Amino acid sequence: MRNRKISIFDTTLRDGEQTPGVSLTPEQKIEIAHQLSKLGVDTIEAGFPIASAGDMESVRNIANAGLTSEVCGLARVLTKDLDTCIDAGVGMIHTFVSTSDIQRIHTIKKSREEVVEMSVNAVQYIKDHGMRCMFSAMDATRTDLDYLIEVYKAVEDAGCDIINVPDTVGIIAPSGMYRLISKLDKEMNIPIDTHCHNDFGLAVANSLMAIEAGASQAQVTVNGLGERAGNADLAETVMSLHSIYGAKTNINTEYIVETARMVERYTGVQIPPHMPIVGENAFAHESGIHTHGVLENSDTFEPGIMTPEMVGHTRRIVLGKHAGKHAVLRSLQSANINPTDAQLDAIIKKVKMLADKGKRITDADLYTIAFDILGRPEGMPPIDLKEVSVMTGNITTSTAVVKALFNGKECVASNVGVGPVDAALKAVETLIGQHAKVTIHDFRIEAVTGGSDALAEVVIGVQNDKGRIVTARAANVDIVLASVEALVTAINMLLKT
Ligand SMILES: CC(=O)SCCNC(=O)CCNC(=O)[C@H](O)C(C)(C)COP(=O)(O)OP(=O)(O)OC[C@H]1O[C@@H](n2cnc3c(N)ncnc32)[C@H](O)[C@@H]1OP(=O)(O)O
Ligand SMILES: CC(C)C(=O)C(=O)O
Repeated sequence: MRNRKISIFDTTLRDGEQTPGVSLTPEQKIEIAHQLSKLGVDTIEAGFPIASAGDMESVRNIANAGLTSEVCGLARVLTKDLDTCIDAGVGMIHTFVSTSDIQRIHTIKKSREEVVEMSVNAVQYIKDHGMRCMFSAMDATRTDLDYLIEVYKAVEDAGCDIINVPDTVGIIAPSGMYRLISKLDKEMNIPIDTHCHNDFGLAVANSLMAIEAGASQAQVTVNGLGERAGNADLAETVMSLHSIYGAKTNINTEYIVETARMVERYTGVQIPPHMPIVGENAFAHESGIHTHGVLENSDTFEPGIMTPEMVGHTRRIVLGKHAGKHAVLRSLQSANINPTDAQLDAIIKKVKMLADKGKRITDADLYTIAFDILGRPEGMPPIDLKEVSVMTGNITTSTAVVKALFNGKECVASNVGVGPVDAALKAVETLIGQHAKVTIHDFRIEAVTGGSDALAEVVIGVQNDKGRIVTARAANVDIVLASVEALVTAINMLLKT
């Protein structure tokens, strides 16, 4: 595998969009397509044009966007489907048909011979139109092997450029995938691609085994989106290929996290914090023993062969009940707080007491604990918030006005946003922008209690132009005020420490 070149076929905009509940607008799809092209995927499966007028428009827009990646459309082995892909102007058509008995008998209701004939006709139709052709034997891993080889050989003879081997219901074991692809690799003269589903959590493992056995391309989706439990995740597949196997792809890995976050935003499917590579915790450390090691040399408790910089992520040290003195001291020192050994012990004791109550420890919490023990720094906090007002509604652009004293001088700022919280936070950013360069790095809101009068807790992170991030929390029954208070606390701590 070392130095072998593997192609990446991204199907986020097709199988990824088949995630139950996900539906992307043509505008979102074109933006994601541009991002995938920047990321360096070889092929973008832009959609299934016969599915809807919107998908047809998206596939056409993406095909005409002048992207570096090749653009592909999906089609059943039906002339009407193939024609929509041709009309959309894609360079490649991915045509598919069920070959397993269970799907063939119960869905398309065709004989084995009819399936071969329909497949061959579809491939010839695509080639007659001068386009690249990929053929998928849907449910290949549950298809009788001799018949599967017969179908693949028939489409190869018809001029197909590449065959795809889908594990449509995610049931094959990695060893079985290795044997299947080894066999097909011996029988076929055209390249082999795989499309693995994650029903047993084996999609990435199966894709890697297929590649070990001779496949030269893998189908993946951003954040592992797709039907049911999803498809092989792009980040996991690519980084395993690069870092573990020493294989090569065209992926610019430093855009992996940026891409994952864009897809998270547009699909509304949140990335779990512990998701490999792109999750918030993928390079975060809380346990004292780990953080001590990582502060000395990050390879002690990270893979080393994959760093956060390689994928566009950042390493974070998180304080909580498992924190040790090295991590706490480093966090304090980064805010110019230098406790004695005895003061540090007292700070750690309080941090652990708070964490034992189930609290997440923000930087502002840590500094407040430290100031209680070491004494408060001289002077007032830079921002003293006086007034917040927001106007919102269905026929009004959400608009916020904030008034505050900044270092004792009165300032007023206003801004608009997509909703009242966004408008209020932007108004504070505008106000502070007149005095310091601070941006919101992350924002989380949770209802602590239930009901329409629930107490909302906001945790916010702000970053200065040197890349230093400070987190703070606030709770209020009014989500706008909770958000503004958390932001002002974080900015005050960032400017003051
Ligand atoms: C594993 C996969 O991900 S495959 C891709 C799955 N993706 C999707 O289905 C998303 C988009 N799909 C759609 O918008 C619709 O299902 C359409 C437009 C494709 C078809 O819609 P409808 O005509 O209303 O049919 P419906 O979806 O109910 O049933 C599927 C039909 O396609 C046929 N079919 C399914 N796969 C194939 C195939 N590969 N080749 C030929 N026919 C097929 C079925 O036999 C059935 O035909 P029938 O209506 O003659 O019984
Ligand atoms: C269209 C095919 C490749 C598919 O999505 C599947 O089999 O899961």
